[in-house]
Formats: sequence, C-alpha cells, structure tokens
Amino acid sequence: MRIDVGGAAPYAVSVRSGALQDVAVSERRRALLFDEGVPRPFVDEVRSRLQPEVEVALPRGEACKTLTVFAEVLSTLARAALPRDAAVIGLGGGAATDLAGFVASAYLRGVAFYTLPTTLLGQVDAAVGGKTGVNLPEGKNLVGAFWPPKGVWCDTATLAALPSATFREGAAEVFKHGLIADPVLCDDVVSGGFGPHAAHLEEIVGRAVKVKADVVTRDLTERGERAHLNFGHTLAHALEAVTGHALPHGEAVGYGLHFAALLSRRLGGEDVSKLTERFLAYQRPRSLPDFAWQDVAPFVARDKKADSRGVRFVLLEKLARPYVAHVDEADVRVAFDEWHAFVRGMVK
Ligand SMILES: NC(=O)c1ccc[n+]([C@@H]2O[C@H](COP(=O)([O-])OP(=O)(O)OC[C@H]3O[C@@H](n4cnc5c(N)ncnc54)[C@H](O)[C@@H]3O)[C@@H](O)[C@H]2O)c1
Ligand SMILES: O=C(O)C(=O)C[C@@H](O)[C@H](O)[C@H](O)COP(=O)(O)O
Ligand SMILES: [Zn+2]
Repeated sequence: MRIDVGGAAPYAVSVRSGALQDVAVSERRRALLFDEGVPRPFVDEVRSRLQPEVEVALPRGEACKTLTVFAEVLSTLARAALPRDAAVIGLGGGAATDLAGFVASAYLRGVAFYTLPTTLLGQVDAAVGGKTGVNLPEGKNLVGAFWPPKGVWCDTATLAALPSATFREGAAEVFKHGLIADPVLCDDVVSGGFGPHAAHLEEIVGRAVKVKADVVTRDLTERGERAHLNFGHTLAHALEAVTGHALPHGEAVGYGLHFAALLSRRLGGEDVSKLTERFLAYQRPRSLPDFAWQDVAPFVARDKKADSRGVRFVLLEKLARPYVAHVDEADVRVAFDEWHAFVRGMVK
C-alpha cells in the first residue's frame, strides 16, 4: 500500500510486509542511524541495500533523544566529512527517527532524510510528518525542527519482533487517529485480536498513516489543524517528563487519551470515555508514576501548544470532531482528579 504525503516537498509512505527490501535512496553518500535494539537481520537488510559509509548504533529507545547523543552523532558525521548532498537514514522506533531527523535537519544546515520505522508507533505516526527533536529535563520534545523525510518504508514484518507491550504502546496512536478522524480505527484496535499477526494489519497501519498524512499535508508546521494530532498529549508529555522520560510514550498517550476524553465530556462534548477505558483495558499499561497534580502542572504549563493566554488542550466535540481551546484550570483539575482515581484503580 502506498500513501502520499503532499505539500511543498511531497513523498510516499510505503506500507507492506517486506518493505525494507524496497528501500531506495537517490543520494550517493549515506549515514545510517539505527536503534541498537532493532533485531540484527533488519539492520543487515538495510545495510546491504544502502551500503552506508557511516553507521551509528543509537542507544535504545528514548535514551537517544538527548542533546548529548545529538551532538555526538553530528560530530561523527562531520568526522566522516559527509557532504551536503548526503542522506541520513533513521531506522528504529519513534525515538530513533526523531533523533535522526533532527540530526538531518541540523547537519550542514540540513541534508536529505529518510525513515525506516520498525515499531507500530513509528509506522503509524512518528516516521511521517517531519516533527523531529529531542527532550530536555524540562519537558518532552522541547527542542527540534520540522524536517520531513523524502521517503518512508513501513515494513510490517518488523512488528512481529516487538515485545507485545511495545506493540500495544503503538496502538495508542492508531486509536488516537481513530478518535480524531476515523472511528473505524478505534474498533479495529479494541474489538479483539489486534496484534502483529492480525489479519488486516497492513490495512490498519495504512489507514492510520493516511489520517496523519492528510493532516500534515494540509498543515506541516502546526499553524492550526496539526494540533489535533496532539490529542491526549498535553497530559501524556507531562507524565513522561515527570518520570524523567522513563514512562513509554505510547503508555503515556493511552493515559492521556482517557484524560482528554474526560475533559472533553466535562466541557460539553460527547462522552467517549467508555471507549478510552476500553482502550486502556486493551493496552494494559504496566506502570503509573507516583505523582500529584502539583508535580505534573509545571510540565503541562510548558506544553508547546500554550500561547500567551495560557495552555491549550485538544478536545472532542464528538468522535472525529476535534477542536483546540483554552480551558479553565478548575475544569482541568476536576477532570484530572477523576482520571487519576480511575487509573489508580486500574494499575495496582
Ligand atoms: N515525530 C513524531 O511525529 C512522533 C509521533 C509520535 C511519537 N513520537 C516519538 O516516538 C517515540 C516513541 O516511539 P516508539 O514507541 O517507537 O518507541 P521507541 O523508539 O522508544 O522504541 C521502543 C523500543 O522498541 C525497540 N525496537 C524498535 N524496533 C524493534 C523491533 N522491530 N523489534 C524489537 N524491538 C524493537 C527499541 O530498541 C526500543 O527499545 C517518543 O519519543 C515519541 O515522542 C514522535
Ligand atoms: O505529529 C504531530 O503533530 C503529533 O502531535 C503526533 C504526536 O503523536 C507526537 O507524539 C508528536 O511528537 C508530539 O509533538 P509535540 O509537538 O507535542 O512534541
Ligand atoms: Zn504521540
């Protein structure tokens, strides 16, 4: 399946089992940045196709999204005298492709970038759309750039190698795309059997990619509509930050979706909280950090959607009808307390 992303620099997202065998890059000189947790056969497949002259094994997962790793990788490229017409290829989950893209955006003020996502979350969300960056202790993704890839290959066969909890983390972004734009995806996730061997896996991944592709085609740099893709993320990012980025993004988003559902209902929207509860039952998040509102509030205040009038939340008027609004802190607190009581009861 091929999904096209439009805009100033259009590109294609290829989704199929075996897609890594199709990878093709026009630039002659190449740097491959890969998550060291990606199973070796996948790295070898890409290596043999692309013959990269620079290879960097990145620390697993979120550990690579730091300014320290960013600077080290830049120095590696510079020592190899990689020129401006070279390409950076990111292979791995969302963390690796976020880091690789930020490197590509900054090295020599920008070189070509390609993504080869190997997690569900990476395929349906992170590898598409050009948000790249790293974390700061002060918050999630606080440094970065919009730097779209020139091509994306989603090899669904790689998903069979994921720990099942990591697969279910990625389902949070599929489910989010369902809530904001294509409710069929919500059913696909919670109605039973959604896993790496699901019968319609490629179709579901492609459908979820399409939601993202359509939004970023219309609004690459989040001047408006792109903020809808941030549904559930205001609380999710604060939870990640409060744990020093130890809570996996997909679990944080699962929690954040339920909070956003409760807040939306409080503000007069359709009640979709039974659906988000069903998602949490599917996802079975493993941990819940020990925190109170006072702990997360400073991180919520630093959310990137905030403007000079305060924090803005993405809310649902009803399924597939998202909107963005400032919300009184009193309402946020009520929804937070309700959410906290529910999730504490769920994760014992
Ligand atoms: N740029 C965006 O638009 C965007 C969108 C959503 C999320 N993100 C970012 O993505 C990150 C989360 O991505 P993620 O959920 O993919 O997690 P991740 O990148 O941290 O990867 C999770 C784990 O899976 C391992 N792994 C990767 N591929 C594997 C495979 N095929 N088999 C076995 N193990 C494998 C990794 O080594 C890692 O330990 C967060 O940093 C989040 O902020 C970015
Ligand atoms: O692509 C987007 O835009 C999103 O908001 C997708 C999110 O799932 C993703 O986690 C993104 O990295 C969050 O962006 P941020 O700007 O809130 O850091
Ligand atoms: Zn996300």
